[in-house]
Amino acid sequence: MNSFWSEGDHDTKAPVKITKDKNGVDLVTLQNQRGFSVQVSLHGGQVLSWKNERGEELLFRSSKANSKPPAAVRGGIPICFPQFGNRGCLEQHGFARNKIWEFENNPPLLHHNNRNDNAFIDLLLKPTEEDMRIWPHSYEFRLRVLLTSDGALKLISRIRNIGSKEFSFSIAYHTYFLVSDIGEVRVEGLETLDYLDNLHHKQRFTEQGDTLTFESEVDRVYIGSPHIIGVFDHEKRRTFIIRKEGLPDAVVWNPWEKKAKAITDMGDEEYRQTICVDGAAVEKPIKLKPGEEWTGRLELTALPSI
Ligand SMILES: O=P(O)(O)OC[C@H]1O[C@@H](O)[C@H](O)[C@@H](O)[C@@H]1O
Repeated sequence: MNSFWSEGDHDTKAPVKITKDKNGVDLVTLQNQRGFSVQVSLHGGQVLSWKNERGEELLFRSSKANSKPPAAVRGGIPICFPQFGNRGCLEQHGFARNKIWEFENNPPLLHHNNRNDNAFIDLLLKPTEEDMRIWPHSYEFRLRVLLTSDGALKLISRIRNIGSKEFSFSIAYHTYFLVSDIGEVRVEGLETLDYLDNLHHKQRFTEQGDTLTFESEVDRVYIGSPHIIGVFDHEKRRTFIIRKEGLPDAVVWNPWEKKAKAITDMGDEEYRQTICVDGAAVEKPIKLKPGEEWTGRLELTALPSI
């Protein structure tokens, strides 16, 4: 179990701990020398926690979250694949978040350019025969979850078509940022973009404001968003920077009061503590011919702001 890690400096191997949750599912904790940590579950390949050097949690997780498979945990970063939302005939957000992933000891070489990346885990999802009946495509979904020495969290997905016919998929890293209060948050980088509004039958609108603030339910897919998006939490004096590659869209979601009350695994007032901003490929599903592989990268950084 200790051969997943470390590249670069072998003398400063990052601590990695594998434990089991109360349902017997493996939980991996990555830690860096500065004390940042990330927790990933094999259930859904879902990041459940990301903490800074002071041990402060950066991701929201509902007090009512149900961690019993197959339901995905309400919070952290569930992965929506191969479908986003109800845009297809599969279950909401696809099945990947409900599956038990495996560890992968020796994944195909993955190049990334930051030599300071020092703790990571490689996970793999492959379809079972039963899965093939629901979505009849042969694929390998490799996920690397990586904590850099600076405390950034990286998620690198590689999806390969190992079958004999083309397929297409959508994907989103459904990131629940933990915020002081939704009224104190603004999102920058989406201004002037077109978005598909899930609250208006997925109709297309154009963002008018200079910056995005929140006063009611929001459920949008921003199309062709920039590679960098900022989530500013004025009260906490914290800024999340989202960097993405291969993920042209950005989903923004907050259920607000009425919908939060209807969500059984979310507290009535908890909508105030989170904003979902997801690096995603939704508007134009990604097509993979036999033998082709797609890579998508998400990098999250949390910085103190003035
Ligand atoms: O409750 P779920 O399946 O995790 O989905 C939460 C929300 O996820 C968002 O991304 C969707 O746009 C919303 O429509 C949906 O309600």
